[in-house]
Amino acid sequence: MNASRLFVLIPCAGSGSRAGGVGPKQYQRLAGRPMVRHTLEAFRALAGRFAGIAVVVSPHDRDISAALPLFPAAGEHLLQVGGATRAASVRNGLQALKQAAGAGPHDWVLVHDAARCLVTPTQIEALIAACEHDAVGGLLAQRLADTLKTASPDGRVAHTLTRADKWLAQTPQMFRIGMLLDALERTGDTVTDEASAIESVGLAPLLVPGSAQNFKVTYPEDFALAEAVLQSRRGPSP
Ligand SMILES: Nc1ccn([C@@H]2O[C@H](COP(=O)(O)OP(=O)(O)OP(=O)(O)O)[C@@H](O)[C@H]2O)c(=O)n1
Ligand SMILES: C[C@](O)(CO)[C@H](O)COP(=O)(O)O
Repeated sequence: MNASRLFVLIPCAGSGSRAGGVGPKQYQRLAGRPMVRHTLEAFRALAGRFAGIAVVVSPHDRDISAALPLFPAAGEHLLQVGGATRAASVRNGLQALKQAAGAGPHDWVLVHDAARCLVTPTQIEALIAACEHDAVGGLLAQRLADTLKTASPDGRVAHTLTRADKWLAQTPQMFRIGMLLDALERTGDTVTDEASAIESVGLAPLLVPGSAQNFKVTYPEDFALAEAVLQSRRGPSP
């Protein structure tokens, strides 16, 4: 049997309603480039590892060609099949990836949010190394640095939870394409990440330590933080 291949799927079909701003957040500029270009470049830096890199956009998207002028290059795919939820965009994207790139059920896919534009090639490599011989697959995730509370309806603290066993789920999340598609078809739009779909069929994804810098740009204040991190990675000007 052929060795399993690795594919990348970047859901990029959200509207960014919590971020405010004009247009979807993944096209807003950070450190001189649209956000999704930073995201794509982290995977392009490892292009030799991947059999294909796909970006899922809305069928109504009018911004992607300006944001990624040289996309799709060889081995890259633009999938205009985004849905009403992230789960639908990933599900539709995986189906389209099978058609467009001949991805098979035993191949792996790394699903990564366009809005997590600070992911690094080193973090992606760490996830692959941890998961490629695992029976289930896994995700980058981060331990909690803060004390965790539950709230009552009146806005007061109900309980303080033990945080030692809690993790924040990040992306990429890496699973076999067939297993993930089956799980997502069962869960429909109820899940907010791939790991939840896999968990719902009784499997336990591997938690692979990520980085606090791999945060999802979600709220207006996240843009300045993302910009600062990206600028700091460029180093001092000559
Ligand atoms: N229908 C959707 C919704 C989200 N996404 C993508 O999934 C990632 C994570 O979603 P999130 O940060 O929640 O983005 P939005 O849905 O755009 O944000 P909001 O919930 O604030 O509207 C983003 O890269 C987003 O573009 C997608 O492909 N299709
Ligand atoms: C996939 C994800 O980024 C993991 O934390 C997150 O669940 C996306 O959630 P959202 O509801 O699309 O913000």
